[in-house]
Amino acid sequence: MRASLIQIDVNPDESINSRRRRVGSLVREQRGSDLVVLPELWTVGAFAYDLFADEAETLDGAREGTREGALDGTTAREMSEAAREAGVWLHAGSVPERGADGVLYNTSLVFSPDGELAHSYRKIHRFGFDKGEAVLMGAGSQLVTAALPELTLGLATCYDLRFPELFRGLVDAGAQAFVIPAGWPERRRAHWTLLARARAVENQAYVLACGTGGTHAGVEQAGHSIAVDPWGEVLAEAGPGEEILTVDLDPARVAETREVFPALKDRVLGLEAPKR
Ligand SMILES: NC(=O)CCC(=O)C(=O)O
Repeated sequence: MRASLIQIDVNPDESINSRRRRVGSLVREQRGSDLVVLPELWTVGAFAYDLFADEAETLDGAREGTREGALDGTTAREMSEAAREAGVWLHAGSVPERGADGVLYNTSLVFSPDGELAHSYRKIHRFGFDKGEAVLMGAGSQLVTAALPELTLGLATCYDLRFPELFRGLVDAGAQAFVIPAGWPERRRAHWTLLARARAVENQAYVLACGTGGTHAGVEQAGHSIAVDPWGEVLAEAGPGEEILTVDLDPARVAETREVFPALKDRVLGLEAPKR
């Protein structure tokens, strides 16, 4: 199974419409890949908090499975078309979503090769502590897996990477590969690559972590999108700027790793708290 990670430069000197068109073309050029992955909040930039509300999209029609006018959001509509025209599974990164409850969410979208919104995932761990995304957006509460014909994906977004229990939950739900769109800052790049490899090793799963380049809202982005195999080997790693990584994934490699080194079977759950 071939996967392409499109690391996008997100700079304020390019309009959102122009970036959307440009990214649509890049997705269409990936015909021949099985899966294409985009970063977190690549239309606005993950740190451009003042754009979240204005650029928010609604997806509820799509969630309810209505076909007519189901994809209200511009990005969602354009990515649906790009997936269909390229004939690929498209993890379109995330968009600012306005839910039916009026709350904003950081929502990842997965389109099937016929352009249908097959899965969506609302980011569970919001970044910013007492500001930014953490106060502007609501938190998701639902783990999401996406069963592709070759491999089952577990979905996570950026800051989620720091929370290993989320990934264990995805493994328990059958995930063999984690897809992690991100807008990770250069300042903490060492954490990004370390944690991506750690999540692969501890869960014996592929990690496809796709970030942004450029600088937006004054935050320099790390780039360095990375694909890691279930043994923790780096299959490909990008530089700081716009770049496409293409890697081949083999479901048998997940099964083989879990069989020859069956550490996941040695998990001990429900440990007792220390005695006081
Ligand atoms: N957009 C994010 O979730 C940023 C996460 C981050 O900067 C970090 O975990 O460090």
